[in-house]
Amino acid sequence: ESLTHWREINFPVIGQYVDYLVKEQGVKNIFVNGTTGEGLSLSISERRQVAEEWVRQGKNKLDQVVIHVGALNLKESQELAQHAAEIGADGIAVIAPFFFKSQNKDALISFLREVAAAAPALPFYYYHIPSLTGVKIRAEELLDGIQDKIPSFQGLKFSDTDLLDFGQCVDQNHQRQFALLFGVDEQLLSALVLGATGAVGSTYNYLGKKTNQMLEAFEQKDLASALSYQFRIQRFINYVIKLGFGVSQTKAIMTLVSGIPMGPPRLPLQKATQEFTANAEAKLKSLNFLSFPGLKDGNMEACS
Ligand SMILES: CC(=O)N[C@@H]([C@@H](O)[C@H](O)[C@H](O)CO)[C@@H](O)CC(=O)C(=O)O
Repeated sequence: ESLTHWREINFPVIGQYVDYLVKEQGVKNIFVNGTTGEGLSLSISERRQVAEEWVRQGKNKLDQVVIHVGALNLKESQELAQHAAEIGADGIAVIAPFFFKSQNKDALISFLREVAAAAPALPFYYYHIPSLTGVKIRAEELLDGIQDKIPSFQGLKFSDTDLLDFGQCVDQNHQRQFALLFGVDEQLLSALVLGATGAVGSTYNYLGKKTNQMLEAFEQKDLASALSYQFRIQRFINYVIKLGFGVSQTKAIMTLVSGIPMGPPRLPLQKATQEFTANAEAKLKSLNFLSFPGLKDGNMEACS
């Protein structure tokens, strides 16, 4: 495949994938056009079409479809927010702009407020992912008083390993009015102990049922079992991280496990190597992660 090839989006795959996630992975909440879905590598028109297809296919099958509408310019972000409302999405999420970066909390909130105002009836989530945006404003600071500025504020998608920051978000959420969704899959159990209300992550696309087992054990206060599930998940993630793990590799694993072709990533990302996929497959097999016993659904979102 040539490096300049611009792969078109394979829309029929979305319907197939909805069924797969619900039936095979026990995942009923979807976070669309985020990191895993390469939302920032799509044109605005493509982002609109992808969102429409997820909402259309998810109707009566999924509990929630949340659309990431963050962009480098406010106008496009507002357009996408408005569009999400028009098509009947269940919520919107926004990352911090990452070329010209907000220098402080107030500047960032001003940007987020303008986006939220374009779809005032939709629950609004701030997508905190400092490793990719480079915006390191702490989430606990941002949360403080945010509802006065953004009335539709619903919560955080917290994709960072700073558990002090996350814990302090939970601590100030006294009335439990916000959803605090954790996004570092290998640390989910620690975040649950601190009070995470849900999880959003890339590995739930193929380890959804395994993670549901951990959630169930945690709910039943069986910490020893929960820990054993978390360690098994960690063994896989730790292994692939050492091989070089990112969105491209996630796509290869999603294809491998689901049998649904996810296609290669877009430039500047490059396709995972066959060697990576073979090694990942062997590891999944050795951990017995390629079989799916029937289990209940959990409060998790896969990212697409
Ligand atoms: C940086 C990154 O991609 N983080 C992932 C995690 O699920 C991550 O892949 C996983 O914890 C393995 O490290 C998610 O937080 C991203 C995500 O939710 C998304 O696709 O928007």
